[in-house]
Amino acid sequence: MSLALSHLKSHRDSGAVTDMRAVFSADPDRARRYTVGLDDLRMDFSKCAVDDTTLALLGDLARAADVEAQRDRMFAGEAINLTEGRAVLHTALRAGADEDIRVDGENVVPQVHAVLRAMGDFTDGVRSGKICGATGKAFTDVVNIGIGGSDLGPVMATLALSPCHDGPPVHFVSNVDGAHIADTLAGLDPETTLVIVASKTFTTVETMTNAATARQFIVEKLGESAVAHHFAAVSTALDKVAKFGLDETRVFGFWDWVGGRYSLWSAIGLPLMLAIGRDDFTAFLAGARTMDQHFKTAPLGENLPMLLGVLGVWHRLACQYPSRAIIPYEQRLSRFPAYLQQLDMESNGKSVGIDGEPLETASGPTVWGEPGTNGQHAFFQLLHQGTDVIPVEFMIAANGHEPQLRHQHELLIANCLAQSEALMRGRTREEARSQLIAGGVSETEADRLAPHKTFPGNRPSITLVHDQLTPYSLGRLIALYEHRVFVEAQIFGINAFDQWGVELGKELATGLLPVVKGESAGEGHDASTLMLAETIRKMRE
Ligand SMILES: O=P(O)(O)OC[C@H]1O[C@H](O)[C@H](O)[C@@H](O)[C@@H]1O
Repeated sequence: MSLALSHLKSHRDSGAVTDMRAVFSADPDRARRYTVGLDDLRMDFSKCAVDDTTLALLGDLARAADVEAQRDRMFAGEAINLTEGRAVLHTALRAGADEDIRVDGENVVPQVHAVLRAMGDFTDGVRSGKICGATGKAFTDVVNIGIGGSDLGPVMATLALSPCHDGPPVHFVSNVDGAHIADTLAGLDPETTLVIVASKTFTTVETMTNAATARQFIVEKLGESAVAHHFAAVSTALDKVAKFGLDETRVFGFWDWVGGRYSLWSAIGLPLMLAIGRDDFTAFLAGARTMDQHFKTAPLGENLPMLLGVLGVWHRLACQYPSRAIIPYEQRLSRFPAYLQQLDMESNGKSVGIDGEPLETASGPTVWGEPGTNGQHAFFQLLHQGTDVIPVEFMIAANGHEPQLRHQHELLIANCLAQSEALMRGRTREEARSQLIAGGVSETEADRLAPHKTFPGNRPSITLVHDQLTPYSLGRLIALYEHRVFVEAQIFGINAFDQWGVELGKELATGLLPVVKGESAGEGHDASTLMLAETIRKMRE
């Protein structure tokens, strides 16, 4: 364990804040001092059990992990993804056209903007009806077929920005479960359906299988020649796409220096662009670019991703909390927690350090969540009174998109603020008892019930507030979380940009398919797996 981390741990064990109510009373300026901002975005972390010493020690930890230098290496296009020998340049996808970012000596920004222009032209064509189906009818629906990074980002952002939709409805199919594509295609007409096959590698079995099903859907009604009209593809593996038989104007590339879970800004964002239009997509990129600039230049104590990262590390390494909850008070961000699960857990769910040695400390926490207020009526019981402490990250916009429902938005805001206050304040047993007595309950009954109505409090949360959910603010929010994951990874000492942990299951599934089909006895597989396969096979006879 590094010296900086052991200092942080001893501070947690002996010197850190334990009574949040007391620190708020002692320092009337606490909320202001522990809030940082960027444009209209505010991050209030004053309800975390930290003080100036904690922040100084977290700064030491970040410096000891060389986070700022690593950040600069990432932005400069160095091959910091060491296990795959690749640069990590999702930031180049939202760079201004005049920037110069080099990979192996070549400026990648012109290629990025060329693809953005091609996407924009295609989007304009589809939305205007100039680009149409094989029978000359305009597209009324878009189906994006992809999974993981080729699905979660576009799904999340398309839903988040529904007030900006002025293009055709976009549907998303990811699961290899035939139910997903069957239900999606059920209401659609092949003549007016555009299918995007999105896969970085163009080998992912779910996507290739669903693409074949969609192809059949088109070909059955319109014939083989319709494929070129009704399909587009997004990939880094242009050679593999070529086999699909598409016109090159329908193929949008990206590059191996874009990780799947960081690819929403690339051509993987095509379904989003089709839904919201190229201008709003440009604003979305601009929001991320603003966060990039901030992350690159703001001093550590004012830098949102740095602070969000070190607070995450504080909760994980010093406080040893196993998970964190992401609770957007914004129904349209309902897929944001799922998106962050891939971004965060696929990046930082590692137990081997960058040097190949087992980690001595924990790495990324479990990330989960649901929108508020829904979560309040489900799992918040555990957040308030459960035996585990789970830090919460709340998100709320000052303004909704339904001015006619002002009161509902005010209720939403009040609930968001109330939950973080309740987690922090708690309710002592004495307060619970007095309230019961004031409500007319006998003293004996109050004594019996008070423990159940007591809240421990001192449960940490961070609240992110912004003006409104727009393409710009969504881009900024996502980039904040991308960089936070980066900061944490540097301190954990891991490579955030590979994902070898998803491979073994894929390999075994390939081997088990013939067993499921009854074509192989499945030598080498364990008895439990074989028995399950056999049981299922019999049920299918
Ligand atoms: O875009 P694709 O190559 O089809 O990959 C889709 C997903 O598959 C893999 O399992 C990876 O774990 C993800 O990082 C990736 O986003």
